[in-house]
Amino acid sequence: MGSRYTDAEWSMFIEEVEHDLKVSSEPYSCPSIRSSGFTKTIDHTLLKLETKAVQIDELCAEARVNGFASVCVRANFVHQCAADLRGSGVRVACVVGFHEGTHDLLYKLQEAKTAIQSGADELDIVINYLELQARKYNSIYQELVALRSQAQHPVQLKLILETSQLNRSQIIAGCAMAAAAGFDFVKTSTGFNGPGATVENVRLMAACCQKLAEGNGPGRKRMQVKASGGIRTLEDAVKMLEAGASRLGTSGGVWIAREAKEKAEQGMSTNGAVYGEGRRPSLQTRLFTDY
Ligand SMILES: O=C[C@H](O)COP(=O)(O)O
Repeated sequence: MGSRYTDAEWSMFIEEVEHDLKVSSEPYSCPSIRSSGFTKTIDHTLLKLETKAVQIDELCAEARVNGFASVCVRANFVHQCAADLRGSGVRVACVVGFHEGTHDLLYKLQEAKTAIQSGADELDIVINYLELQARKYNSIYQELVALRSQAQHPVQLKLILETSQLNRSQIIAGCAMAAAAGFDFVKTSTGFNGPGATVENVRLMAACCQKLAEGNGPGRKRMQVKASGGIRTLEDAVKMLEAGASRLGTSGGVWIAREAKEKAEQGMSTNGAVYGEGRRPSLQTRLFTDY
């Protein structure tokens, strides 16, 4: 779908997606907490502005040891992460337009270019959700398409919708925009603006991804869902995976992996918390050193 489509035409397409959208309450199958596939769902995240280089080294070491999918950092740490993680199989994800999403296109393009040149494998890009609220669909689409051409495959693109700021229809519109522009994932939240991932929103996004892939509209590749923001426990993680997420963005990955390992060793169900020594980070905690 090109720029010849008006906002009104985009609206019609989005309404079609919303019409009869079936959101399943059945759990999706997800990797066993005993398997390496479980820790491979985690993007080990550290995005606080005051992050120090030594904390990034530790983040990367933890990602290697636990076999996480990626580390998710700001652009200034991508080069360091790429060096730390060379040969490990752990990918480097970089946020773009973080966390407001309202930066202009040239800024976002430059940030994306720098991140890729520094070694990023994945970009987590914040949508301009103010434009989404205002139904400026064509403007959003143009931005996403420009970013997709700047960051071509095999770089994976995730679109952060900031679901706490959106209603149901706006979340569906965000998924439709991402699919039309050829993104690989839709992601719930930055973790810095309102409540993070909810089961309800993850289910909705998973249903949208399925419907968009099956439909005749633009963007027929099946996108995946990344749940992020406020995921702190093994129980949170399993709930999000069962709701349809295949990737989890969390600054609590080490705790979640530890809890999974302990439960696997003790043969316990996922109900009933077993925590390791120390203090679990709170919902507000994004300080790596709080661990
Ligand atoms: O993208 C990931 C989020 O920023 C992580 O949020 P969190 O610090 O609440 O886990």
